[in-house]
Amino acid sequence: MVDTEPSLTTRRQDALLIIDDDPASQRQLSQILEDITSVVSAPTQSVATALNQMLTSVVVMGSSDAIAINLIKDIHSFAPRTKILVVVNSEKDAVLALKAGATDVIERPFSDELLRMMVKRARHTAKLEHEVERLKAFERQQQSILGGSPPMVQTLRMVDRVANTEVNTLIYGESGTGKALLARAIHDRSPRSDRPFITVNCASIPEDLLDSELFGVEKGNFDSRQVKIGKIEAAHGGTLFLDEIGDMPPSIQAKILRFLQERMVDRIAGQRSIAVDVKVVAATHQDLNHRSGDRKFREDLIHQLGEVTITIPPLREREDDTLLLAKTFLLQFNHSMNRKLVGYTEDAVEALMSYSWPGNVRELQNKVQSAVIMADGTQITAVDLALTKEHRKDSGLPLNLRQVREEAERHAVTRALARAEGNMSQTANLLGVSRPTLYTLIEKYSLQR
Ligand SMILES: Nc1ncnc2c1ncn2[C@@H]1O[C@H](COP(=O)(O)OP(=O)(O)OP(=O)(O)O)[C@@H](O)[C@H]1O
Repeated sequence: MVDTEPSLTTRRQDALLIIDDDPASQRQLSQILEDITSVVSAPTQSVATALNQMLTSVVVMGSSDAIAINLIKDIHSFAPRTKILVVVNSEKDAVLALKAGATDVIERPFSDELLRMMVKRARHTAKLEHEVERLKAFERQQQSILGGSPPMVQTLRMVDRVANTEVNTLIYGESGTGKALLARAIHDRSPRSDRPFITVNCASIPEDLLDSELFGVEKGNFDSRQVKIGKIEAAHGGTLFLDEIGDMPPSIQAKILRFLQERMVDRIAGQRSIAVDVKVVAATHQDLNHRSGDRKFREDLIHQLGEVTITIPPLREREDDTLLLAKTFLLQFNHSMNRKLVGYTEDAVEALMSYSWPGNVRELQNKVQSAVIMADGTQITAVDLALTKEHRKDSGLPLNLRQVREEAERHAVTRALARAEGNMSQTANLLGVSRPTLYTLIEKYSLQR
């Protein structure tokens, strides 16, 4: 039986997909494999739809003709980790299938038991790869986003909450503040983490290409249809990250809005609408409300995308993070460049803290990288960092004397903590206060030790 409409159960569980245009062969394969797993069968022309609608780690192809061989590449471009087993009639076909990317082949006539064993092994490999991916994502999540300042802690709390819901999320932040990193973290911390995370940069793709890139295209006639799957479909089950959304052309804004409302994709020149399940995260450095006032961005799309909005504060507003990031980047570049620099001189810390970081974390990362290359001594100096005077942040000092005193106090404690590498006795000595007073100050300014 040809079953191109998988049930809800097969959409959630890992079902085996059998692709075969010959009903007798399809029946035979189903009967053999139904003993070990749930099976969905589809003819070659419905493969994209079937893959779109179900979770499948293993595909069995009942034929190795030219259409089947081409399909191997298509399946891998859509779902690269899928294991594909091909039933072949000759050694020559076996070579062609393996060259095209098949995981394994089995030659007719074959024993039922051998086919079952191959499918079990392929499923096992897929499961292990999936586990490795999950662990890598976990590792990325552990390492990637650094930040202990109160605004960043607040931001990370929102990431965790948003990750566990299906709401569309809009991330605002200046260039280099970590919007792409945050979008990835939302995916990695979500139940969708083992499914695709697909990024589309709306600013870097011309309007006509962006349309097909997002929605896909169908070409040719009924007998030989070529399908280019769009990024929205490719993100099925996972997360679609629309970066630089503020630059999305109005015609595409209208299509994206329709997609967000209906959750259906219409490929260009396609025959019908396809249901797609994606979590949408968008990011921009632009003020969308301002752009909507200028009629460059649809107001209804702002609301639709920003069911939750997260704003990442610029680095100049998170002084504590500057040193934490600078130290961590130093460790990372020490490691990757095989250097053994032990930290920052006091004038370097002063320079880091009094710079306004117009390029935010990306700029800090680049400055530390070049300082690690340039440094002659054992520590990085202000000269190694080469921060221009033009972007010193001194104009923003408050006038109110109590605020000025508090700001100076906070600044001094942060510097002393950095200089003493978090050692509390040394920090207290440097500041000329007792340890209990130091603890009070750390508490008062919510500082990281
Ligand atoms: N909190 C952070 N912890 C560690 N690394 C960070 C952090 N924030 C940003 N980075 C690093 O800074 C660089 C820039 O980050 P990212 O590309 O996410 O910024 P962005 O806001 O998307 O920038 P743009 O708007 O220019 O595309 C990346 O290398 C990223 O890994």
